[in-house]
Order: sequence, then C-alpha cells, then structure tokens
Amino acid sequence: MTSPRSVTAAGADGLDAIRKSPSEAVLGFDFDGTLAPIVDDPAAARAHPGAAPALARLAPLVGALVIVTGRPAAVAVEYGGFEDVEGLVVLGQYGLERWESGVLTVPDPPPGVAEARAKLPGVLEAAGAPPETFIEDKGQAVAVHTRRCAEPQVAFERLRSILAALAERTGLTLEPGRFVLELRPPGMDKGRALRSFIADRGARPSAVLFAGDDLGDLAAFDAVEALRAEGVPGVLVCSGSAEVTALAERADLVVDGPSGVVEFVGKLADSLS
Ligand SMILES: O=P(O)(O)OC[C@H]1O[C@H](O[C@H]2O[C@H](CO)[C@@H](O)[C@H](O)[C@H]2O)[C@H](O)[C@@H](O)[C@@H]1O
Repeated sequence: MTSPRSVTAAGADGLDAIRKSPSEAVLGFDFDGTLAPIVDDPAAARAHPGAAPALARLAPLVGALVIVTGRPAAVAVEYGGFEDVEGLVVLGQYGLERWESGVLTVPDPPPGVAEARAKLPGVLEAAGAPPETFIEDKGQAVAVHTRRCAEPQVAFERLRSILAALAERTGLTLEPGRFVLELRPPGMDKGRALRSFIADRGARPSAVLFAGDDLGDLAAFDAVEALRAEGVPGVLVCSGSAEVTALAERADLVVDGPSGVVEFVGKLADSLS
C-alpha cells in the first residue's frame, strides 16, 4: 500500500474502513489519465496493461467496482479491455450510459447535440482555431481537442468562451478537461453518477473511494466528501500529472499517474486477499 505518510488522516480512515468491510465498499475509477495513460490521439488511448488484471483481482473482493468516465461506456470497455472483468460496471458519458455484464444502456441524445455538431466546424473556423484542433464525436456529446496544437493551452483558452457560448445556445453544458472542451448534456456529472449508483444499490456503503485525474472528476470528489459528511468513510485518490493540480490539492493520496493507480489497486487487492 502507498506509504501511510502520504495519506491524510481521513484517507487512512477510509482505507481502514475498506479493509474492515470490503464487501460493502464502493470503489470508483476514472478512465483517461487514471487507468489509461494520456496520448495525443483519443482513439489510440488504451488502459495500462496492468489495469484490467488488477481490477479483475479487486472486483470479487469489494462490494462494487465502477468506472465513471467521460467516454462512451462501450469505448471505455473496449479500450480498457474490461469485457471479462466480472462484476465491473462502467458509467459512460459522465453517467448517462451504463455497461454491465455486456449489456449497454444508452439514452437518446438531446437535440442540442446535433445542433452543436452541425455548428461546430463553422464556429471553430470563425474563431481561427489552429488546424490541429479536432472534434471527437461521442454521440451524446462533441469534444474539441487542442492537445495536438503547437500551443495547446493558448488554443484551449481562445476557444473556451466561444464554445461556452455555443453550449449555452444549444442547451448543453461546457465540460473543460485536459486540452479538451466538451459540449455535453446538462443534468449529470460524475458526482451525481456516483451518488445515484450507490443509491441504486440500496445499502449504505462501508466506505467509498474515487480515483481521478481531471477536472471532471472533481464532482466525484465532491460526492465522496458529501458522503464523508454523512458518516461514510471516503478516500480521494489523485492520479498525479503536471497538467492538472486541482485534484492533488484535495486528494488523500497522490499516486504517479496510471502506473501508480494500477500499483495502488494491486496492493489494495493484496491487502484484502
Ligand atoms: O472521464 P475520462 O475517462 O477521464 O475521460 C475524459 C476525456 O478523456 C479523453 O480525452 C483525454 O484523453 C485523451 C487520450 O489520452 C487525450 O488525447 C486528451 O487530451 C484528454 O483530454 C477523451 O477523448 C474524452 O472523450 C473524454 O471525455
């Protein structure tokens, strides 16, 4: 297990509670940047090779194991190699989609997504977006990536308010991430997804853990902290990176990117076996 010196007191309590009653604990993980290393091309992202085996070891030892991701659920399952991880649930598109035991539930996207999709190329051109800017169409959402631009942060900042205005005009919400600006349906986020997943299970968890790396994961951190305030021990794990520091500032422990997360999961599984 990660050195106790680097774990906050609340995090140590949460880890103790998981070890005491693992079969009632709920453990959640983000995908990109947490289980999968960040790469330039979103379609080339794949989970760390140790991720699926480590999750497969952990799943039967805990009450619930859930991935909460901005990716479409089926994409996360494919890119993660998670098809055979028994008991794993994947909540995609910030909680709008659900995959469990090979069954995928996907709602119809709101009309604003089609409108944003149609308008985006013109909006990007009018904004003078660099040619390396590209659109990822996720069905329920459209994401504009600037990672491949010569100055990704400059391009990101230039587009941010313009895409916020487009989101407002189309009834969507703007979700900023690691050199990505997503226009997605409002009303759901990773915190609501996690809370609703826990509520649907019916039983109060013995403990809850969430591991993430990006701004979209802060809502899940909020949910864990709200549960703590209700008396449920919680653990906030940050998959550390130089690109985002907001999670490290709030986390109980910071590990070294996806390889650190995989090592953490493996050691947690060891301690529960
Ligand atoms: O909630 P997540 O699982 O973290 O997904 C968030 C977004 O991740 C993806 O973009 C990020 O990863 C890409 C691949 O490493 C990288 O190129 C990009 O810069 C990152 O922002 C994904 O493409 C989005 O659809 C997800 O919503």
